[in-house]
Amino acid sequence: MISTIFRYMTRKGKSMLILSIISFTVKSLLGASMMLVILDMLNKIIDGRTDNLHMYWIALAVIILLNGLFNTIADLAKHFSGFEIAAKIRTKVTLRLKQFSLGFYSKERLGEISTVIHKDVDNIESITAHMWSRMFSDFITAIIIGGLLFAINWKMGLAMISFLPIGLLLLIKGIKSTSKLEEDTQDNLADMVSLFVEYTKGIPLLKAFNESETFENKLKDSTNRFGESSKRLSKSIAKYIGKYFLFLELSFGVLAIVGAFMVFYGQLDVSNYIIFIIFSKEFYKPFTNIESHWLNYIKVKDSYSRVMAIMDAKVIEEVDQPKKMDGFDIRFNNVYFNYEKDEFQLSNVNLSIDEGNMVALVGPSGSGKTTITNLLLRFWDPQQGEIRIGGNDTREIDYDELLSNISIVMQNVILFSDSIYENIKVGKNDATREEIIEAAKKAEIHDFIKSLPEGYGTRLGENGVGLSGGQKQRLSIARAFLKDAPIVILDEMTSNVDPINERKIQKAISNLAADRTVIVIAHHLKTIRSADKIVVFNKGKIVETGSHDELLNSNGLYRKLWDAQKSAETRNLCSA
Ligand SMILES: Nc1ncnc2c1ncn2[C@@H]1O[C@H](COP(=O)(O)OP(=O)(O)OP(=O)(O)O)[C@@H](O)[C@H]1O
Repeated sequence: MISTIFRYMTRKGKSMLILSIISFTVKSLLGASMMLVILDMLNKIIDGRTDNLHMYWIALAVIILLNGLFNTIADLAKHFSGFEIAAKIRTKVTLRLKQFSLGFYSKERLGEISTVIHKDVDNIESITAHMWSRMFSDFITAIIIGGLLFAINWKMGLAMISFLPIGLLLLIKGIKSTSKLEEDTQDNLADMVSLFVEYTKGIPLLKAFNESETFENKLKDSTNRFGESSKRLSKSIAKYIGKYFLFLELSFGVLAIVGAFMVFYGQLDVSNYIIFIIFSKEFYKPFTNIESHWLNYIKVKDSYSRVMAIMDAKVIEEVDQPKKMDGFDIRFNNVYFNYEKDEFQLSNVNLSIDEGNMVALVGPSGSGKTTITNLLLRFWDPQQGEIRIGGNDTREIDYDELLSNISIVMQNVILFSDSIYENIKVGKNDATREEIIEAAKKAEIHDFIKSLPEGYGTRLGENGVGLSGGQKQRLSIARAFLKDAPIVILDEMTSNVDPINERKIQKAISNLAADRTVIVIAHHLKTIRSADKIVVFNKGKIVETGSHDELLNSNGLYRKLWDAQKSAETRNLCSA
């Protein structure tokens, strides 16, 4: 973990971390040398030699000044290295996110990504900045001081570390045996957090169905589970840490007793005995701080593995020599595909869409219509077969270029809590006001926007709260006009909208479809009667292809779907 994080640091960040470790080490050694100066001064005073005492004052003043100086340098350098690593990891994660296919973004992953950006990077930053510099400098200081103490008297040195190896072995055992408890605690925490998020999102629904209590009970159970596993983990850590400290104290006890005997038998003079007693504390410091290092390690280990899961996940591979897109006819050749965790299989799909044509994909729910568009956008790649646009395999086209040539009008329009103007501008970052208004006019939404008191400046709530489904879709069509891509994927709305909205949407869509290659995922068959080609899917296979009239005459699945929709409409009219 340390070496990976170190690899992610810029050269400046690494130098700053090393500078902070060196400065903290110098500061600790200065502290130790101050003790030596004081001891020497005391020896002199006890011996009655009080001449040149001012040299000690000067030495102490210099040490104090240097101490302050190195403390400041160490502090600044550690913060700098922490900010560096946080900024570097955040940038790397963000750049990486762009390279993933949509298959990566499952519901759980989205929660995980926001935890990584918000919490995990902060954890790694604070560990790098605050723990590592101290931890490394403490250990370096301990090695230097330990070496000096061994040089003064090796027997006392051995006494100082007498029980330390047993303590350390016990600690290692503790770290190993608590790792399962750590995992449980982290899993329970993750469950609890996602339940809370689900709860807050679903409050209106839960209230409507009078289900709040059931969910609250689930939350209570989850909170209790987390509390219990945290307690078990803390108990286990406390057990091992308690024993570990006992062995550390025993080492010090042995040092004090052995030293006293050696002084008694004249093998050690008193001042060296005092040096051992005082400086052994400095030597033990990194070992006594191990408890907080362990707890920090637990905290950062999980954060680190989440960051690494993103860094190591498979991305859409960049092509060395990407092909240019100069034609926009689409061909699916012998395509087979299945989602990782689903039985659904798209089998042997052969589909051709000529440039400038409108093709409608129809079929029962779950038959694979959306999957076709997911593959075209390379949100996933097929396991077998190929998809070509303008004669080029989509995998050989630069991904940014591929996406810039396709507009998507989804039925679940994603809108941001921002003005209507900014929401349309998503279609083209550098669009002028005139272009935005023009796009809104073509999408048949301009008049509605103008009728609002704040016009284009009207702020939308999260996901377009305040707009009807039809208005949201027209806003999304405006984005597509602005983007002006030659290929358009249109996911028709499943819910019925009022006739005026319906007419406006149809007009906006036929404006958009002119001179473009359009794939419509159709739910209302009457809207796609004029499509150049209708492709009927069933259970992941193409079962029929043709024009509306051809398909009606062939009396297949399309005819069944058509008749079913017709009779549903008649029923609705009668009941109205
Ligand atoms: N991200 C995914 N991961 C796993 N399975 C998925 C995923 N997306 C879709 N599926 C499954 O693939 C199958 C085909 O789904 P698809 O969305 O392509 O159907 P569809 O014809 O567009 O349906 P609908 O008309 O209801 O939108 C379904 O069984 C669905 O559960």
